[in-house]
Amino acid sequence: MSSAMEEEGVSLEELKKRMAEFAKERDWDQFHSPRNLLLALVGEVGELSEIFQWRGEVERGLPDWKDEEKQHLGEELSDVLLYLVRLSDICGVDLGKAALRKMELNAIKYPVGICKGSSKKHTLFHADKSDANGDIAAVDQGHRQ
Ligand SMILES: Nc1ccn([C@H]2C[C@H](O)[C@@H](COP(=O)(O)OP(=O)(O)OP(=O)(O)O)O2)c(=O)n1
Repeated sequence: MSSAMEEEGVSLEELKKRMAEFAKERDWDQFHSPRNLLLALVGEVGELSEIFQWRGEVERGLPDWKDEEKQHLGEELSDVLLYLVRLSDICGVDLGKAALRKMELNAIKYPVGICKGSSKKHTLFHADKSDANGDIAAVDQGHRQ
């Protein structure tokens, strides 16, 4: 197995394989049930959140953070990713394909012409295609979900 530092652009497929090997070697398949993996994932999201907790808003790129802090952040982000990849695998979901499909759905739900420059949820948009400026004609109709 090559070192993580040597690899660039690792695929979800590769991470999936490595997580499967990691679990098999340790006889951990018995513990990697969907529910256990989901709880582990949520726990890691909590650890990730702790890094940002009480810091207020932070600048993009985290210019004021120490190297150790950024490394720690990378570790927690990785734990979340790895459990997500493993959970998807154990549930029989092709995460890459599912994510690409979801992005297509997102693009349909949030057309550039309607939502550019706005962070409103799609349920709040009321598209007015006759708007000559192409501006957002967002009518706040309240949440209808
Ligand atoms: N049953 C397990 C336990 C761990 N891991 C892997 C996936 C995660 O990337 C990492 C999680 O390990 P820990 O539970 O030790 O959590 P942390 O690495 O966050 O350590 P700590 O909780 O001490 O900060 O190890 C796994 O696949 N299956």
